[in-house]
Amino acid sequence: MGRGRGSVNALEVAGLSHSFGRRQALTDVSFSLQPGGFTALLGLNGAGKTTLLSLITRLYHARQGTVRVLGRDLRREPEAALALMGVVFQETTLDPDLSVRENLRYHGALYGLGAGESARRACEELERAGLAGRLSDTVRILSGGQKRRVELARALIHRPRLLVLDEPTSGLDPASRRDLLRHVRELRQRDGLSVLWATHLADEVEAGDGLVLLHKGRVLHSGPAGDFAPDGHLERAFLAATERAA
Ligand SMILES: Nc1ncnc2c1ncn2[C@@H]1O[C@H](COP(=O)(O)OP(=O)(O)OP(=O)(O)O)[C@@H](O)[C@H]1O
Repeated sequence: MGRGRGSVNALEVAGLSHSFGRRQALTDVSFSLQPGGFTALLGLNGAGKTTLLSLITRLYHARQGTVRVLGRDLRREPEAALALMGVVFQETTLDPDLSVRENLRYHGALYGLGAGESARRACEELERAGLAGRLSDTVRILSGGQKRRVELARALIHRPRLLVLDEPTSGLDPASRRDLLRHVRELRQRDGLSVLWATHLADEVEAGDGLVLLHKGRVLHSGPAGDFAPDGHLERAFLAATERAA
């Protein structure tokens, strides 16, 4: 997952550390994502995934270490870096009392899109998410899986190059989980998006994916998932590595 020849990494994290008071949540985290790849950020509960994504998306300010999005330094050029990123948080951030259309339109406005352009892109993204007929529905009446798809559509409305998702399948049934994962993999392939997908579920990771394995705030492995588990048993290798490092 190093720098491809002649191309800028989609994401570069170097020497990132973070603590909450005396609790050290991340220690010297470094890895990079080549453009157009699907990378799983795999870690057990409490590994530090959300903390790491909060630093990458600038919810928290990194005091130690650097983050670059397609070459843009998050500290020096926050607006440019954030404009290149789409984010789906672990907890839903849709307004349940507004319609799907209104939720997407507000997000578009945040990124400086005009009402017409926002509406056009909202239709496009919802069509791709299989929710074309739900624009006028209040978010509250959607199922959990549909809400996730709306959040994904919203994250894409400003046409980011890097999509960051924090455990997006949590709370979904197996079929919705499979469909969401498939949808994101298709988006990556079709649009050349780079994807960072945080999860604690090894079965969401494929051999051809990039893998950043986080444990107790440290990176245990960064590279192709197939190299980490050459026999294909990723979950077994994941548990063994975390037990060794316990
Ligand atoms: N706001 C906070 N204040 C204090 N400690 C925190 C805070 N947020 C996270 N932590 C601690 O930092 C560590 C990493 O938590 P984090 O939520 O980043 O892990 P995670 O890998 O996302 O876990 P999960 O899979 O359960 O969501 C944990 O020990 C957690 O208790």
